[in-house]
Amino acid sequence: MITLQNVNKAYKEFALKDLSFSVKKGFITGFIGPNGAGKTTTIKLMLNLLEADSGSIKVFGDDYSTQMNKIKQRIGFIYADHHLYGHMTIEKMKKVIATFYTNWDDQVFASYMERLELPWKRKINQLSKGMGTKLSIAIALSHHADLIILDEPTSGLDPISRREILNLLAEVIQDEEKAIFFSSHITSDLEQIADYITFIHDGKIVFSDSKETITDQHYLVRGANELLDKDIRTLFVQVRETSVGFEGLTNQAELVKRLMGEHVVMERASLEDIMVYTVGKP
Ligand SMILES: Nc1ncnc2c1ncn2[C@@H]1O[C@H](COP(=O)(O)OP(=O)(O)OP(=O)(O)O)[C@@H](O)[C@H]1O
Repeated sequence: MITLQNVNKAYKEFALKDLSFSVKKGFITGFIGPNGAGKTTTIKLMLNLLEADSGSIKVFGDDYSTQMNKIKQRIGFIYADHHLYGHMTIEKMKKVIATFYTNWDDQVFASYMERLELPWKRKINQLSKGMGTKLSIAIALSHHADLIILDEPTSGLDPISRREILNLLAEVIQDEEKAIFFSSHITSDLEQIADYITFIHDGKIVFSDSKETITDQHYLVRGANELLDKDIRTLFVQVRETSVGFEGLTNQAELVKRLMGEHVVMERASLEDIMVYTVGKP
């Protein structure tokens, strides 16, 4: 659906370096990374809201440079900039946005309005944060887009609304014809519904793989400090040592099991563990 190859983008004090990954049809890909890792910048590049310094971004096999309109029609994304429409009611805003999309579907939009309990007559700048997010999602899903890109769709939402949004996304992906890419800090959300995970840290992709592969490879390992010689340390992404022993994250679970299985305790790492240990502040 979308493939980035060796994409670079530099700001004065930050750079995305050599990003390569793809978002697959029929699946939900979660995009995780700490604050300032480059998630929003990557998403802006994917939406052609920013131009890369080098590298290639292909969407549905096409380039923005020649097929901009065709591509944009097939992408649904969160409308982050509500300010433009702040003075309008949802009803009015819908009319404006509907004109952008040849496949806009009033019925689908109305059904999301009802399901998400959004008020047609309320002005955009009078919506709560949660309502604004839900409205963005309703818009993103109402023009039969094939690729849905969401930047932090669940942040700032209460647990009930978050679950509502996750269930909605899980339903949308059922038909296997679409792809969803969404960034989040809330790793438990991604653990729940993502099929693939792309992890970015300091402008670089740490990994981009299926959730099963990632959770099969990553284990938390606990044992006595004496076990940690120079070679063993290379098996760990990061190790935290205390007077009572060490805890480390490995991304080579099989090898660790084979070499030290009898002497250590191993448990599957959560996405949060993986993120915290990889960033280096366990
Ligand atoms: N227009 C810009 N000019 C210069 N630097 C920028 C610009 N936009 C973002 N940055 C910098 O790029 C880095 C990455 O920002 P980005 O918003 O992509 O991170 P993020 O992973 O989405 O973070 P968060 O989770 O906090 O939203 C940050 O250091 C930010 O200050």
